[in-house]
Amino acid sequence: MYRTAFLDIPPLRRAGGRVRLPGSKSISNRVLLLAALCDGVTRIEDLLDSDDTRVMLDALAALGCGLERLGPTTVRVRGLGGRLAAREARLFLGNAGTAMRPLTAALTVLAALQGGRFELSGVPRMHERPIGDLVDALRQLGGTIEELGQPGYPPLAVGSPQPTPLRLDAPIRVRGDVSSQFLTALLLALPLAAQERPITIEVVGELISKPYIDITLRLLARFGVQVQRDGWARFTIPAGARYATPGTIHVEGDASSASYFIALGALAATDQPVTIEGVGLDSIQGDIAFVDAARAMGARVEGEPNRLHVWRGAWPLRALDLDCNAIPDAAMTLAVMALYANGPTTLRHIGSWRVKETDRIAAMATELRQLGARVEEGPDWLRVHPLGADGSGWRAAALRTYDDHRMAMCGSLAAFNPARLPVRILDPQCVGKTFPDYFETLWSVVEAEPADIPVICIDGPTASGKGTLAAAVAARLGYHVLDSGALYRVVGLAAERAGLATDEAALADPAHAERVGALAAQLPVRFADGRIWLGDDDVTDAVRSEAAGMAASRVSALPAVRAGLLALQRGFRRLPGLVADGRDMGTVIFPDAPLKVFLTASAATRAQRRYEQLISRGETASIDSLLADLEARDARDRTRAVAPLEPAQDAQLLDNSAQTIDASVATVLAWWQRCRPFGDRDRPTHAEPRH
Ligand SMILES: Nc1ncnc2c1ncn2[C@@H]1O[C@H](COP(=O)(O)OP(=O)(O)O)[C@@H](O)[C@H]1O
Ligand SMILES: Nc1ccn([C@H]2C[C@H](O)[C@@H](COP(=O)(O)OP(=O)(O)O)O2)c(=O)n1
Repeated sequence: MYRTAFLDIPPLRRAGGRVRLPGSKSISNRVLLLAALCDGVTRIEDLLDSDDTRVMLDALAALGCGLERLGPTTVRVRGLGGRLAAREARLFLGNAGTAMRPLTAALTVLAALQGGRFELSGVPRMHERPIGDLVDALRQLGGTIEELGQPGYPPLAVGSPQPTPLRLDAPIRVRGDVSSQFLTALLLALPLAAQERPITIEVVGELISKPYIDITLRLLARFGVQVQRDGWARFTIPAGARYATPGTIHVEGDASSASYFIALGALAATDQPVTIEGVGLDSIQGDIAFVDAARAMGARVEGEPNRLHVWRGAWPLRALDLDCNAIPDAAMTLAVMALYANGPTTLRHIGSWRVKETDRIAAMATELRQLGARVEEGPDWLRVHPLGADGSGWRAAALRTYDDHRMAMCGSLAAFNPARLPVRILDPQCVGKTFPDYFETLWSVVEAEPADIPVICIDGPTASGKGTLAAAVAARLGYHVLDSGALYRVVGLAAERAGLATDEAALADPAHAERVGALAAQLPVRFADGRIWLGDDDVTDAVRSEAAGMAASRVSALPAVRAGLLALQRGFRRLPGLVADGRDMGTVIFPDAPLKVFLTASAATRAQRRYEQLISRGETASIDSLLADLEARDARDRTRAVAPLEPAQDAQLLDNSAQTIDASVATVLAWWQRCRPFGDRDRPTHAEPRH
């Protein structure tokens, strides 16, 4: 997951390949609660591992439920069997509506039956998301609920130490036209109170997002409770209802998350399809109906059980006028696809967007306008006018995400713009709510022109701080790192291990030099988790010695070695970008890099830094000999015939002799910001720290 302040997505060209979706958020949190309420042990497979499921798991643990993680996406839950194990708890539920609403209902009912008091709170946005209709329904029922902040909003305290009677004889009325989660919450909670008599729930107003209620009913059935449904207005839980574990339950891939990859296929899979594993056309999730909408816009979609294949069909996409009531979450993806359509697209009946993670109608309109689009909005609709298929009208934008995962994922789809502009996603870690590895998954199925993938080159003499600066800049941008010096060090080591001497006299023999060059061209080197591997050997420490540095400097003067490592180095230019450090990154390897830094410091400063570095590693060193070695290495690197150490003509010079590491990083990031086309709209919008 990217925890950077922003993530720049280079312009993308093609899509194709296979993705596996994380588990559905809606199913995961319902199944977790059902498993916690029922009798017996439930093994849940393919559970979503994200912010929203983590808060649910933490809450269930605080309630005394037995949880055992069997793997990142497998958990074993020992249910409470309808009996409260803890009579008091404070539950922090982040911004997870799928945890807040059902837990409020379940704990109100259990506390009324058995006695207990629970506080439920979340992030500030959670405290702006209405829950009053559910509170009203639970109060009708006789539940005790105190609003600790604003009336009608979390935080809430539910229950009281002593049991209180529930009124179950009259139908319980709940509004269904703001959020279907209120009804879901009652449907999940009331079987706990239906031992003796049936309980009826009546929906007031037209029920929205019906497919989500369908998921709830299907999952209730898996846990042994068959609810009778009379249209979408009346639901009856039969007398004697009792939750029972299904043993093992598997969570489907998230159909809402599938929408981004379906869109990707529709936008850019012209050759091989985008294949999505984890949901198929038989999915129980309502958002699978997004496939119909995508087809109507022109996508070619073929489905199998548990799998979808998507290609580009009509192009440009066809404009739509669609009632999106049944696919509120996935419909956001249509709003971005609309930028690539042949006319204005209108999404209707999306009033629920206003009470989601953010006001999604306002947010979507604002951000699509940033991209250059004309957007009209109403209380429950949005109209998006397309941008030019010839690239006209598109703007490079820094998109705000409002702590809303879907805004970030939708925004990424703008990177297919024909104007070949990059897109900046602010606060990309908000995808952690449902799809922590969204961007990594995106990279695995898209391609950019190599020239569009940014590279920042940091060249300079030994111990000037290149590696330190490169790593820090890359961490701030979410970019890959190429430590090219390490490759020359590995060549030196590999040569010696292969019995090829690396002293100057030996390397002066052209046949010998060719052999070292051939070895460089076939180098089985790998960088993984901060370690360097030569074949199956971890050589991280071996290549860091001063002797290995000297050997690297000697072999690096050989043209055959430099040629042998060229393709390997260029191969590091991968999405979303690269920071490369060495001697010739800007002059030879990436001459088209948009930012080149030539980093220097006085020889004395560098010798002192190297000395401190060695001493801190517990090695012995003398400043005088380090200074002599360093000057000899500089001289050789500067004077060699091929790719000598020198600043590229367009390099920015940075002497950090008197600069701290942080100051060097800030300087380079400021230079980078100036090379980027985004302006300064780069502050994340949520002020409070994330949990
Ligand atoms: N601007 C700086 N100020 C002080 N020390 C620095 C600075 N940059 C790097 N260093 C220190 O100098 C040492 C050498 O840095 P390193 O990044 O390994 O250099 P290089 O990759 O150029 O050989 C490290 O111990 C690092 O912490
Ligand atoms: N792009 C590069 C990187 C390193 N080299 C050579 C020259 C250097 O003396 C050695 C070792 O490089 P490295 O960056 O690891 O050395 P320092 O950490 O700066 O001491 O490799 C090169 O020729 N071209």
